[in-house]
Amino acid sequence: MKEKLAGTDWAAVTQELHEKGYAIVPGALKPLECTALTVSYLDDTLYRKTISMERYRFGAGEYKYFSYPLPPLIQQIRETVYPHLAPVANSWMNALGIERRYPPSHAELLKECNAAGQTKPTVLILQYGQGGHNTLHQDLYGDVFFPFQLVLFLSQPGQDHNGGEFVLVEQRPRAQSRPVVLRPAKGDMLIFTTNFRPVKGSKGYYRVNVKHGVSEITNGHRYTLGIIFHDAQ
Ligand SMILES: O=C(O)CCC(=O)C(=O)O
Ligand SMILES: [Fe+2]
Repeated sequence: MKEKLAGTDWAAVTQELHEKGYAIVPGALKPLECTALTVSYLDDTLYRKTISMERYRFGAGEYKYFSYPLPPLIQQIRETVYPHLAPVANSWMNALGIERRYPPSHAELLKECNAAGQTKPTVLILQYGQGGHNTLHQDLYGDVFFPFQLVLFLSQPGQDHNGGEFVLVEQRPRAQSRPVVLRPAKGDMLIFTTNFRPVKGSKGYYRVNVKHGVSEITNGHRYTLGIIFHDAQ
């Protein structure tokens, strides 16, 4: 994972984020790393809370929030990816005329979260079986939020499961919403907008709200690792 992230063309990723609000880093995790994470779903010493998605009407499936300290692989991804995204986040806030600026390191972002009373880890692992899905949502856990998050795909579509596409919906002002459907491979890392992104119009940039979700898993099992950079209240 480390070598893969160090070898990533972050300038190209930055350009894609500006153009589309999301980018895929193919093969960020090795198949064995995906398997180890999937197996660790059952190790309840790693998690602070288990959520049944049906119970909260979030969809169908289950997810678990990790406790601190995070497993080293996950901690490294959070720390390594964040500094590449903070400058993009800052230029977005600038384009939209919002004063908020994000610090250069993830440790400093967590200090800001803690000062606002957000101290619980938000990293989660999700598991869906046949009929599973995730309704459109945004992962905001308090006033402090970082405008990008990651999903690492731990299962292979067409092999481990069918269906279960990753869906982004862009809500444009005074226009109908625009869907984007993605089918990343096992090991891929998706970077996408958590809350809103700037889109250039004739009178400067305007704000487009982005939600994400997962379409129905028609058969098999689908696992994902969600890395959110801000902490929760
Ligand atoms: O399972 C997925 O692809 C989506 C997970 C998700 O909503 C998240 O990580 O925030
Ligand atoms: Fe989410």
